[in-house]
Amino acid sequence: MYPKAPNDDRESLSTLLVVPRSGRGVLPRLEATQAGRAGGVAGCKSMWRGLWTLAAQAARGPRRLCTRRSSSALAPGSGATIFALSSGQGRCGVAVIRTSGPASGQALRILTAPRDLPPARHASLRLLSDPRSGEPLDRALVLWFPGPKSFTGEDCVEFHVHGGPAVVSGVLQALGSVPGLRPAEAGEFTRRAFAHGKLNLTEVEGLADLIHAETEAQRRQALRQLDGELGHLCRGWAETLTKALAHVEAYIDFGEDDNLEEGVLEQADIEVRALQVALGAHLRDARRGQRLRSGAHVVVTGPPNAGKSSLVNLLSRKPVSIVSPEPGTTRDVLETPVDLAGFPVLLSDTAGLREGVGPVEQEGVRRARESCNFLATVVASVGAQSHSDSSQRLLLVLNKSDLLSTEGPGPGPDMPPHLLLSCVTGEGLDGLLEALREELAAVCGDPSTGPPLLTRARHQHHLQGCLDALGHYKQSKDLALAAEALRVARGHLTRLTGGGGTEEILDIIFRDFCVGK
Ligand SMILES: Nc1nc2c(c(=O)[nH]1)N(C=O)[C@@H](CNc1ccc(C(=O)N[C@@H](CCC(=O)O)C(=O)O)cc1)CN2
Repeated sequence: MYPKAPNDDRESLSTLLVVPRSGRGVLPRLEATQAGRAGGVAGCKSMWRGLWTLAAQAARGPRRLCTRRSSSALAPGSGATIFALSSGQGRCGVAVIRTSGPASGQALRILTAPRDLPPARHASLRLLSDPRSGEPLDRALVLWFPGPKSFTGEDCVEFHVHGGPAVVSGVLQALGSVPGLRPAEAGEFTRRAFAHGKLNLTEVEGLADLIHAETEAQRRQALRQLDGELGHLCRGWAETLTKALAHVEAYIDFGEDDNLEEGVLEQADIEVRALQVALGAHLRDARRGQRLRSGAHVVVTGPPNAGKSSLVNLLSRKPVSIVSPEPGTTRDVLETPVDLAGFPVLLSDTAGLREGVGPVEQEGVRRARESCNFLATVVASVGAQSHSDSSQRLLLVLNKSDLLSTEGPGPGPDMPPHLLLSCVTGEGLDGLLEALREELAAVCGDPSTGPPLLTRARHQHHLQGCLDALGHYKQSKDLALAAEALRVARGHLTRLTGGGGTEEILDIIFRDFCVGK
């Protein structure tokens, strides 16, 4: 609908540039807000860290909380039963403390003595006491999940306790005193779920993304991946390759045999070709899923007094920039993280004109100025824009539309597609947000529709590796080499979902998790 911007500089344009940005966490992290909300307790974080250390000490001697992970799927001491506060730090109504491992049932019995284990997977109200002193700690809901029907696949217990720091620390210390229990490391519950086959690697990544999701679009994408869509796709592709490989191997082994059906190799070729097309389509889209994780960059530029700062303030719903009728009020680039129509965006207000706006937009601005010179012309340039990512998209916005009734008629019929906006009355804002949503979906992908996106460079690497190997298959004159190429191709798909030789990847992925997850 909107023209793409060729690389050309011009003056008199206000632009919104939507570009991907590297790094995570466009919006301020929620932890900060929660800590702040917890009554502004000074040193709140250190208080919780202190509780944690106490629990660790109760588990027989202090431990390092951030130990380097071993390179196996399970962390060191994986036979142990782990426990952690899973509901996040800070005072809250209800806190969830959970355990995973063989001593979970015993821990529950000890803390709820003299009661027996409650019925599996049902919430039961129990008095929790410290086993060392008999001191009551809390009246809490407890849940008993005998393995393998649990999140981790092991015996698990959840204590839903009152969320006061003294209750939480009391229960953590009590658990630390139970033989066989130790505090969990970051991501250790999920790591166990992975090790016991409850989640594959793409699902683990989806879970990590879901915990970090700050906008609706990020949440949708993460949930789809956690639900296994990408993993399912890869498994289907791997099965196709297994079939193709079976055909080729059958031909190698029994090629001389008259009973072997004619055309098995042709069948393998057809399957490989279809797979090449599917992989190619996904690879072409690959960056969108990654951009959605890291966020886009919207840059507002334009001539002096076009209302750039007003627009930034309107979009961010807070006074980021100083607004003044005097031209040139904004002297530096001001950046603010915003949730724009569900997409994570870093919004920049710039002092001057932005370079790289093309002749189509310039012509639009010229015509707009000719037909109604009282409107402030803003070209909203929306699109992917990094050094290697040239698809920049633009939105032409005519600001100050509140002057239309008093100052004269609007732009003529030969104006290119544009949006009218008044930053003063807010009129046209919904239309602009919808247009931005469309453009951002083009840049970051729309996780509500279409096939699952590749959300990490790791996915792209393996799909490209698979595609390259399929290229070798096609070129192989020798059937043994062709079969080997298919095995390599399948290996990439297997590793994508976490099969075989992904230990070093696990370390990287689980670093993203917090304790208790
Ligand atoms: N209280 C609580 N809420 C939570 C979690 C949790 O662990 N505890 N979750 C934790 O992340 C998420 C939910 N995810 C979960 C995933 C699987 C199982 C589970 O018990 N799975 C069993 C049984 C499945 C079934 O009954 O259908 C299994 O897979 O065998 C539990 C929670 C979000 N909410």
